[in-house]
Parts: sequence; structure tokens; C-alpha cells
Amino acid sequence: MSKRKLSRQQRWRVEKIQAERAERAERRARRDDTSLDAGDYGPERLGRVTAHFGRTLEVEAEDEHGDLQRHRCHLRANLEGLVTGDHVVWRVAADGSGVVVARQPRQSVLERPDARGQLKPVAANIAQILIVFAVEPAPHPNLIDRYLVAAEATGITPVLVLNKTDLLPETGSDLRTLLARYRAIGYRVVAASTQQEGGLDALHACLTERTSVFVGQSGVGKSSLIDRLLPDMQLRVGALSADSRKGTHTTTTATLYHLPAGGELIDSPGIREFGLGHLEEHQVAQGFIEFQPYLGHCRFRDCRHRQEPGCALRDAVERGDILASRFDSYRHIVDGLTTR
Ligand SMILES: Nc1nc2c(ncn2[C@@H]2O[C@H](COP(=O)(O)OP(=O)(O)OP(=O)(O)O)[C@@H](O)[C@H]2O)c(=O)[nH]1
Ligand SMILES: [Zn+2]
Repeated sequence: MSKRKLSRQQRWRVEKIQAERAERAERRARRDDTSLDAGDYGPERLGRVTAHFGRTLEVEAEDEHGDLQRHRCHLRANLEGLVTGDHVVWRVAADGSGVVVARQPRQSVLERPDARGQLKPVAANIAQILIVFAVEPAPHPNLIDRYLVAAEATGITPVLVLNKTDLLPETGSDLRTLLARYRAIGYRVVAASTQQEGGLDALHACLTERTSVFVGQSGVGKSSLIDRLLPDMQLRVGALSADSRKGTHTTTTATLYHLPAGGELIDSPGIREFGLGHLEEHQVAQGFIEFQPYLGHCRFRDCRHRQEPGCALRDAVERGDILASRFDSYRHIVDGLTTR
């Protein structure tokens, strides 16, 4: 809202609307409690949110045969902020729909700024962020580092995926050198091609038994990779039961897919753009993982690793313990923050 002052009458109206809203939420909560207590719903079961449509969710759970079934669920009124990937406790109604009554603790959460710049969760319980880049368009090392910093800030493991290796020359590629550097720092690097026989083998191996998301700049082949990984169109639209006309929402909400070879993928346009938002300066130094042993060892506690004497980071660069290219990239990203 703008900074202009509200008149007394406007303020009164805003307060009245808020009070009405609170009262409605309260009534909904009481109604939920009554019907839950009345035994209209079955016992508590565990499930996972596979898609989100405003006030309703899709929750997946095993049936009595161990097969996964998806249920349209509404939220208990006092339960807000659930996202795709959340593990939840829910109860089924006679018609197969359900109500989510609790959220399990999250192992990780991916957040993005909303229209007002406030961080909002978009997906939860992700084990790895696959940062896709390609032979063409060639990546700027800064951009890879930016994605890595953003991933490190979430605590979720990043994996570098080099796509379009069919376009890679046999020898003398700068990209191979670049990749070797990231491997030496400790990152997992996976080569892929959607255009070659067996081009996704390494990727398949990396995706099983965990939940992943794909991020990366436009044109690197994220859609092509996901199309190949989820060859059955039904898998992609499977998130929606046929009775729903709200299907168009799937394009904006994060959706969880099962990969045929095992493992899950959570995807949405918002998630794909992850990493391009704002970073905080302290996150940047922490996000260069090979800097960590030196952070806090500079002569000045508030060292910004520029001209200061006794800078542990710059000393490490001079000794060759930190790559000059990574340190330059760090400086470039930090300088970009201050000129905003
Ligand atoms: N040679 C080659 N081309 C590929 C490969 N994977 C994808 N492409 C091509 O790269 C182009 C971009 O692929 P997309 O899948 O649309 O890329 P994207 O990352 O989803 O792009 P956005 O939707 O803009 O974010 C398309 O013309 C693809 O056909 C590959 O492994 N090798
Ligand atoms: Zn320093």
C-alpha cells in the first residue's frame, strides 16, 4: 500500500473488513472442528502435497494396496502456507476428498519474493536443485556462481547439469575446464543431451530416490529435459483429476511428478526462475563454499575483502588455494548488489 495517509473513515473501513475476515476464518475453524469431531472424516493419514490451487490442495497418499492415490483436499482454516512437496497429516471424507489437518516439519523450503518483494515458500522438501546450463547459450561463470550462491542459501544441495553435450567439441573446450574446476571445489557435475542415445543416463541416476527441481536460464533445455524425463504426457497432466475445470492453474502452481525410474520432480515457471532474485551480501561469501574455512579469519572482523591488510581470503587467492576466477566472480556479484 502507498504511504499516503488514510482518512479516519477509510481506516475504519479497513479495520471493519479485517474484523469480518477474522470472524469468517474463526467460523470456518469452528465448522471444521465440528465436522472432524463428528466423525465425518476417517482416521489421520500421512500424505504429500502434489499441487496447490488456492484454497484446495491435491494430496497424494498410499491406499490400502500400497498404490498412490491423489485426493482433492481443503485446508483446515487455521492452516496456511502449505506448498507442493509438504508432508501433511490429512483425513479422508466419504466422497474421497479430504481435509488437511497438520503439516509435518520441513527438511527444506524454496522461497521466492512475491509481488511485494516478501519471501514466500513455493515448494518444500526438495533434496537437490539441478542448475541447468548448456553448451549453447554458453554460461557466464558469474551466472553459475549466482545460482550456486542462491542454492547454498537454501541449504539444498546444488548439482550442475551441462546440457547439449552433443554440441561440445571433442577437444579444447573451455567448458570442460570450467566443469573440472567446479568438480574440484566439490560440486557434482552431470553431462546430458536430449539429442543423443543414452544422453540422459547420468541424469536418471542422479534423480532417483529424491525430490529435485530444475532451474536455469532461458534456452538451456529445461523443458526438453523434463519432456524426455516425463515421456508420458499423462504424468504431466496427472496432477489434475478430470472433474476439475481449474486445470489452467497447473501452469503457475508448483506440481510434483513421479519419474518413471524413481524419484520426484517439482516444477513450475516460478521455480525455474529461482536464483535470479536478490541476494544478501553475507549470503554471497557463504555461498562460495571454498571460502568458508577462511571467513572470520581476516585481521579486521568487518573485512570486506577489498583493500584491507591481513585479508585471509585474498591471501588464500594469492597462495592459489582459492581460484582467482571464483574470487573475481564473488566480487562481481557483491558489487552488483551495492549498485542497486
Ligand atoms: N543440440 C541440442 N539442443 C537441445 C538440447 N536440449 C534442448 N535443445 C534445444 O534447445 C532449445 C531450448 O530448449 P528448451 O527446452 O525450450 O529450453 P528451456 O530451458 O526450457 O527454455 P525456457 O523455456 O526459455 O526457459 C530448443 O531448441 C531445444 O530443441 C540438447 O541436448 N542438444
Ligand atoms: Zn578479508
